[in-house]
Amino acid sequence: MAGDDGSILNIAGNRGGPAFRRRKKVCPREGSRDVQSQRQTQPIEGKYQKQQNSRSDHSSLNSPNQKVQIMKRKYKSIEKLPQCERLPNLAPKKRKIEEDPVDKVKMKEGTPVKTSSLFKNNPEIPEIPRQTVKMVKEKVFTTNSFDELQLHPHLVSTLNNVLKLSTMTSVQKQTIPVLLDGKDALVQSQTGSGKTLAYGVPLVQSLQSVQPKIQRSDGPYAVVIIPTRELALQSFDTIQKLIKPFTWIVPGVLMGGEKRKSEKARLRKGINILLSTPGRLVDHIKNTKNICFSRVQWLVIDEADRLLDLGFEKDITVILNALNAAHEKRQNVLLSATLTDGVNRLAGISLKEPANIYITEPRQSKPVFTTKQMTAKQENIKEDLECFSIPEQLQQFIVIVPSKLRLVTLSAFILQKCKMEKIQKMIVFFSSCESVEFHYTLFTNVLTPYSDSKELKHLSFSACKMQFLRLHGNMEQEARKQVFLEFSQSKMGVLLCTDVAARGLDLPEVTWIVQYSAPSLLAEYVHRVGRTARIGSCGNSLLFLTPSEAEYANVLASHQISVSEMKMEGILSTFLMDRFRRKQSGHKLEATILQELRESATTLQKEYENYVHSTEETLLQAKKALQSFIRAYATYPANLKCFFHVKTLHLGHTAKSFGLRDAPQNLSSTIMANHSKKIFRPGVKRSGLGGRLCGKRKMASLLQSEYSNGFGVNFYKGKKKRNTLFKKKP
Ligand SMILES: Nc1ncnc2c1ncn2[C@@H]1O[C@H](COP(=O)(O)OP(=O)(O)OP(=O)(O)O)[C@@H](O)[C@H]1O
Repeated sequence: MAGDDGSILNIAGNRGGPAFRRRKKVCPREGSRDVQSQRQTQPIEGKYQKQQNSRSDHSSLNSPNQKVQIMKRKYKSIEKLPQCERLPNLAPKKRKIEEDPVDKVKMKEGTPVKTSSLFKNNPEIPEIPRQTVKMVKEKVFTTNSFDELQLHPHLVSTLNNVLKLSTMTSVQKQTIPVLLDGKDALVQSQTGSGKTLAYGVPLVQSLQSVQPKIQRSDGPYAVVIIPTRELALQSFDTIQKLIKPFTWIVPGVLMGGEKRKSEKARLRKGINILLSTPGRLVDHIKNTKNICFSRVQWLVIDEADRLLDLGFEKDITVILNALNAAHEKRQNVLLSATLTDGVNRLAGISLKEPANIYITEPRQSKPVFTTKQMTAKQENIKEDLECFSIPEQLQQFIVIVPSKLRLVTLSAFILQKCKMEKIQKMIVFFSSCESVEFHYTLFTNVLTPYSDSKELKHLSFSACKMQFLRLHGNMEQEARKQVFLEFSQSKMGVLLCTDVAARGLDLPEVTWIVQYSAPSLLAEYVHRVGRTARIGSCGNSLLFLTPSEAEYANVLASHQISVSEMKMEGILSTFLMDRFRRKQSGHKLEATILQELRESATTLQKEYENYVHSTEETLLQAKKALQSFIRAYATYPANLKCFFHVKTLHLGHTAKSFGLRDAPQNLSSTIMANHSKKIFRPGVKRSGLGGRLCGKRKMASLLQSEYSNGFGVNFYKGKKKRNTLFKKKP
């Protein structure tokens, strides 16, 4: 396999020479200790040992020598390549991973399990120069109260007494008067700055004053388009509270995942403020006779950047056309945390002489690139040098972790924050639904019991149970709703999710955002970290990068996003917290401490591997998660491929981070076969299609509706090739 133990593995390892020499100074007998530590930890394997075995992808060969020769030949051709992280043998083969017969052959009872060392043959962790970055600033709060506006007294008392708000945020102070004046507006303000009320307050103020009074049967007076179901529910909740004193106005929400029939019935009865995800609204426009827009006075397009990233431009066009056909005169508002070309173009077609409300200070300094290597890469990313406003009170970190160590490092981080520092609420972002499911199963079955086990008895972990939740687009709507509510209301816990939770969701008191996979767009980074440090409170974020991705930190800096580096060893030291604390006063980690740390990390990794290999089902789940991870990795946009290229992934090392002892056979061929297909990533433009978002239908079956809005895979089947309004301007 493309792993790293035994003679086979040293072939790959030779390429990383200096790094390992340097590391060996810290722990002189690394190799021998590793073997020893594996022997020492052998007994714990009994826990999941239903089918333990000696696993090698070349078990069909006659002798070990033969295997080595074959592997040497195989590696010869790629030996000259610079990185030691590489996908071996990507020649397409047609077999699916589920049918891998080798796994079955290898399952022999009682043979000791041989796995590669976690700490050997990893690529060097590069130094990231600390850059001084001047963050884009945005003042969140003002001292102005809602009483200063000419609002209905009941509306003011609802704001003060029900929502417990007295002063306005900056975006509210600037937007509400403009909208009360009847103007259109394009509003840009950072995440968690109170944009929902910035349009909600003037909307309710305006509708409550309509004479004669609005009647339910009049149908919609306001249409609010929102990208995701959770966000639709959240905004609906806010509007419902605001509208409470004005009982004659009826708000309602339409979204994917709900029964169409009952929605039709509600539409027939009448909804005056209609909040909807775009796909579902288009569905009703086309199929529901009794939806009438002739009285619509307001159109709000919330999270406009997200709507475009998800490829909803065609749906928005359909909605705009339907509204214009029924009644042209209305007030339009477009809100976004980031201002992209797409958002400006959407503003161009949906707003009339709008007031531009930008809360973020304009960019002040030029992009910073320091390392030599950046010169070439700079070329690739210069097209997209917009700056983002990130809450000042958000502390951002990166950690550089070799692929093999990702899983244990993430686990150590979760243990550190959620077991040792008690009240912590964390969101961990993964790149696919399968990855979320896999890690959820793994953590609930291994990490939770492990954190309470005698293995970690010496640690001063708190008695509280770690609670894991998961949220992704493959879940049923009802389950999604429940998880959203549960996590919103809980004081602590870890939510594992895809980007379905990245934007707009107001999940209170989140203390840590972990990006286990880097986002494909910088705007996505901003939205993910925007789930913490909301509305003036503090928060932290951590981005995992592998050594080959490390220079992505410079890209963040060039967009005035300031990150500090956290050391992997520091995170792993969680495993020895008590002992480590005592030694902390010294200048260096002593070799013995470092060795203990490695042994503890190896123990946990083995627990994971034993669990993964305990049944066919868990093994398959891990393989699917690995496969979907690599597929998602293959879809980074061209301008980021210099940091995230699928060919720089070492399959064996990456497999290890999914608890797999070996790289699954035929996985690479399956991936490469699929790689040639178009895969959707939000906001990623593909060549040959006029720069528009594409591949959505294929993505639906490949990444399985990670960003689904409730229509499921079949929804896209009948759709024709899209035309788009937002063709890239020459
Ligand atoms: N004037 C205010 N004072 C204090 N808190 C407020 C105020 N206005 C809104 N909030 C609270 O701030 C939080 C974030 O608001 P909201 O979700 O509208 O932000 P947002 O700008 O839309 O964020 P995102 O861009 O991430 O969607 C909510 O919990 C809301 O109750």
